[in-house]
Amino acid sequence: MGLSSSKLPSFFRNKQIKILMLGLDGSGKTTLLYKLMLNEVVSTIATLGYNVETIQHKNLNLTLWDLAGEERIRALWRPFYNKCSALIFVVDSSDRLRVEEAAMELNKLLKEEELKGCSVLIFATKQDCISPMEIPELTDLLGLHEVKDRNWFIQPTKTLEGVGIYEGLDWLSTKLLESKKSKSFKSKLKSYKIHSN
Ligand SMILES: Nc1nc2c(ncn2[C@@H]2O[C@H](COP(=O)(O)OP(=O)(O)OP(=O)(O)O)[C@@H](O)[C@H]2O)c(=O)[nH]1
Ligand SMILES: [Mg+2]
Repeated sequence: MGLSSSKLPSFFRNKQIKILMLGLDGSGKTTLLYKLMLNEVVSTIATLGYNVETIQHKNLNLTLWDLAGEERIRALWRPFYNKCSALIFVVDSSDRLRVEEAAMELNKLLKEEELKGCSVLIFATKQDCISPMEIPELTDLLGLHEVKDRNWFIQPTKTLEGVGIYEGLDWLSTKLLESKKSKSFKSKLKSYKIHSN
């Protein structure tokens, strides 16, 4: 189903696309990263710094930066925002007590100048747990209906079983391709205008 690499715009071949994976501690970022990378459920401990891995999806080289979510470490996220093309925000669907905190963090990220224009994929993990929050409820609680300045998509996942992960990545890859094609078109148009003046 994927695009063959010869059909990709030239600047996409071999290009590393930086994607940040953010969310509260324990939401499931590292589990998701290694499920994608190795197709295995690894046993995790709380991340202290970050993990970074590159995967290929739809012929795109996606470099995934999984940053530690613990509260005192969240202040250190900002230096990673530079040249970020998209965000993956991970929220634990089984944790009603912390969904407000997750919404606050997501809201802060959406106000960051360096992240303006980044599409946001929200992975609602732990859908296999007992009575998880469903997607319409999570969409409300995270305030997603108010997000009008970028593309966003919320994808339910059962990471341990590998359910939902690739559907989310498919959406993100499509948005990355659309945004790069439109940037390339705008820059070609600009250079055409300069040369024709
Ligand atoms: N049942 C269930 N457990 C999950 C799922 N995803 C992750 N977990 C578990 O949640 C726990 C925390 O996962 P991590 O991936 O370490 O969380 P994290 O977001 O990287 O946490 P920090 O590194 O502290 O920021 C682990 O015990 C995982 O096995 C899921 O979809 N379902
Ligand atoms: Mg982690």
